[in-house]
Amino acid sequence: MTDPISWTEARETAWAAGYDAKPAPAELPFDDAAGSALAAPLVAVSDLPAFPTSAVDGWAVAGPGPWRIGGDVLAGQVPEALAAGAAVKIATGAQVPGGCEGIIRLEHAAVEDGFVDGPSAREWREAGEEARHGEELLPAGTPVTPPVIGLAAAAGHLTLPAHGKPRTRVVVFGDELLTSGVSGKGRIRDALGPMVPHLLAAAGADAGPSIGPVEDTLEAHVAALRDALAEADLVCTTGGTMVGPVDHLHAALAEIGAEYVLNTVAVRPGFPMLLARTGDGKFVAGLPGNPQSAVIAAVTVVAPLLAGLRGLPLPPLRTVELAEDVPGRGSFTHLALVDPAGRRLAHHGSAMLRGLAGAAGFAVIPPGAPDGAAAGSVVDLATVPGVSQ
Ligand SMILES: Nc1nc2c(c(=O)[nH]1)N[C@H]1C(S)=C(S)[C@@H](COP(=O)(O)OP(=O)(O)OC[C@H]3O[C@@H](n4cnc5c(N)ncnc54)[C@H](O)[C@@H]3O)O[C@H]1N2
Ligand code: MOO
Repeated sequence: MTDPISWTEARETAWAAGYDAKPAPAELPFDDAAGSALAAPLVAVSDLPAFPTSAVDGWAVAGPGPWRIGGDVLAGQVPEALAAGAAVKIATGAQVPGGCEGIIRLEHAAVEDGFVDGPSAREWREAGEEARHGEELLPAGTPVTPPVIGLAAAAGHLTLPAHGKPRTRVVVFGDELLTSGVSGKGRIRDALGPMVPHLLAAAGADAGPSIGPVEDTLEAHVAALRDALAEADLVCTTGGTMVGPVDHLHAALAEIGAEYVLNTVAVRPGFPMLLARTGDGKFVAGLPGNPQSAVIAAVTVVAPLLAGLRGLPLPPLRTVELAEDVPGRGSFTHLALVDPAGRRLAHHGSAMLRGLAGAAGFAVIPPGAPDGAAAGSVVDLATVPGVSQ
């Protein structure tokens, strides 16, 4: 086994591997572009608004009042120009007629004998007020968030130039695993098959359902890896990262000709995680079998890799103020479960999920701090994809 690389270097290495391998940008439907970054500036293909637009329900008027009522303008219609002394009823969002000099809000209008009167004002949005046709709205590199998709649609687009969603599959190893029923008699429920696809989807991937549990033989591992790689850009395996009697992952990777991008990380928990690349440029992330360690591998390696593949920067770390002392792990980074107030959680063993399920994320206690980090200190917080407390 090679020397483990530092946790910080593992994040950066996985991100850079993804960024170097990101697919060429393409014009993608919004659903596929969501979660990527704009590969070119977003430009308005019309004025915004494209025409003067009423901001209120009211009466559009021209010339001096009171005004003779002459019909309705609803949203979606192109109105005729108003003559002086005329009024038309206008809906919010409707095109303001030419010649209009003011709009009286419905609640301020007095209507009598076919005439309307009341205080009028320029209660409309001018054409081009938000953007001019051809104007750059957002620079290349902007993350494609839901508001960006809304703006793109409003500005006249049907697609966005972006890096497509990586297709991912999860392959679960372990003869001890049950996919239904309760644990007992040496068998336990598979916690990772149901969980990891949601982590991947939250990190921006197109995540198919999990495959497995795969039989604990080298042949079955190789076949499952090959099948999953045939339909995915990234395969996440769970379990089998160590060198136990039925841990076949490393041998299976050698068999398919994959090479390590990184193999083991100086972090506790999660040490035996790995990332490998196949000859045709696809990735295999090996998540350790202990469930919390698997999540740490997803946070450390998989989320940065996916960000890179989508043209996004390395996922930023947040910070948290520790409410209590947290020990270090010698020359390894310690990822310690904390709640939003910086308190450590009970049930934080690497085989457990109970603490993690209530956590804000992992406080990052750097290596080489013999006493760890003291209460009151502010440290990095690594968050889990899909968790936002
Ligand atoms: N001699 C050593 N043994 C172990 C070491 C070590 O340094 N020396 N490291 C431990 C650490 S740290 C971890 S993490 C695990 C990693 O093991 P594997 O990735 O090979 O995983 P397995 O052996 O297959 O399983 C470990 C553990 O996790 C349970 N498991 C596996 N898959 C699932 C799943 N889908 N859902 C729920 N639980 C799962 C499995 O039953 C085992 O209990 O190795 C340590 N050993
Ligand atoms: O990583 Mo094992 O990653 O400590 O449970």
